[in-house]
Amino acid sequence: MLEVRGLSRWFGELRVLSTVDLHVAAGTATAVVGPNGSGKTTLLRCVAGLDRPDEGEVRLDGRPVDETDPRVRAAVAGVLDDVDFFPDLSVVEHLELLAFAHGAPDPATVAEVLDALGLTPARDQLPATLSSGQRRRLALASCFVRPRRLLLLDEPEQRLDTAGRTWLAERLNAEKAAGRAVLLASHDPLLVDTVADHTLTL
Ligand SMILES: Nc1ncnc2c1ncn2[C@@H]1O[C@H](COP(=O)(O)OP(=O)(O)OP(=O)(O)O)[C@@H](O)[C@H]1O
Repeated sequence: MLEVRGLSRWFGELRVLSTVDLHVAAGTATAVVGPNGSGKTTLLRCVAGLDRPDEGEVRLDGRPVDETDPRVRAAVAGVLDDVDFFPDLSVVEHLELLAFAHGAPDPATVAEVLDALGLTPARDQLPATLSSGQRRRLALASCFVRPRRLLLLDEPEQRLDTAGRTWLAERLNAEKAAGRAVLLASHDPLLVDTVADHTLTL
């Protein structure tokens, strides 16, 4: 499904990524691991089309990834940077808006995801009133209320408590079982062990 070939990225004199090759098939997960500053976020941003590699290519279903392509936007769900929320929309309104925007306005799915992420008690709160872990949960929830074939997650375990991390591992394995592909960057060896079929070390 996802193919990365010979991807390199420089920032000035600093070569962050050097001819990276990567393949993520449907129903599998690949974890990108490595120390702080090794290029994990840069790689995921290039895959998402948010940054351009200096060399190499990223293909989804055989076509070059272009973030503005509606097929790419429909297929790829992700949490990459710190997510900006609309200040005046509640938790449930965010998820309903996102589901609606992607043509999947199913209240049962929104309710199920809220419940699974423990956000039901906070469903009517505005983002500014959420804890950092709840904001992270809302960002993750955004991926699961919309259609998706590839999940791109940059350190999805960040700020999650133990129960949240357990949920995340189970959810990602369920995504794989449903035939979806997962590319995640992570510093959590347990999450990587539980979910990843392949590991790329930068
Ligand atoms: N826009 C940019 N301009 C200049 N340098 C950058 C830019 N983005 C990233 N870098 C540099 O590229 C390197 C890789 O950064 P990146 O964020 O990809 O690392 P990472 O592996 O995700 O790190 P972490 O584990 O800390 O999240 C770092 O040295 C960083 O300073």
